[in-house]
Amino acid sequence: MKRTDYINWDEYFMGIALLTAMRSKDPNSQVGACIVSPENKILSLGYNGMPIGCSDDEMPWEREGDPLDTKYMYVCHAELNAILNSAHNNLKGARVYVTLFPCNECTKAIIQSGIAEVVYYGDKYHDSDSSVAARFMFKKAGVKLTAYTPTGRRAELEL
Ligand SMILES: O=c1ccn([C@H]2C[C@H](O)[C@@H](COP(=O)(O)O)O2)c(=O)[nH]1
Ligand SMILES: [Zn+2]
Repeated sequence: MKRTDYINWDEYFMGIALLTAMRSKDPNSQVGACIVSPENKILSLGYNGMPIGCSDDEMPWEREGDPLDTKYMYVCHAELNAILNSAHNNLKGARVYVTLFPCNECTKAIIQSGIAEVVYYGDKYHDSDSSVAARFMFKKAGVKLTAYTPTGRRAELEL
């Protein structure tokens, strides 16, 4: 008889997004994105990090100060990285699992790529202008928003 306590698709893909986020060097917010086809095949992954050639050790990770000395000018967001990493895949009708609700800039990229659903875990910037604009665009574009409901299942990995 088959096992019955296997993880479901949502746990699997959000779990992979959470694991992917662990690659981020951002000291404050580690974000992961996992793009999945309608057939539940993983099309791409991404996390927030500095652009290729911009050393993680030489770029700023500060949140405040002179804008040119903060991470915000430079860091490439998880969703954008996942979309750019999927250059050879058609993302029409895909779902993206993200550990943090997308900002307005990632929202534009998600919409333009044809992704049809965003499943998000955290939403800590819900009331920011960026999140308000993101929700406005998703609604206009007909992209489905689904808040991930944690199941409480814990995954332990010995690495
Ligand atoms: O859509 C998004 C929004 C943000 N991120 C990344 C960009 C930054 O590295 C962090 C946010 O840092 P805070 O210190 O929480 O302001 O998250 C992203 O990947 N995708
Ligand atoms: Zn973003």
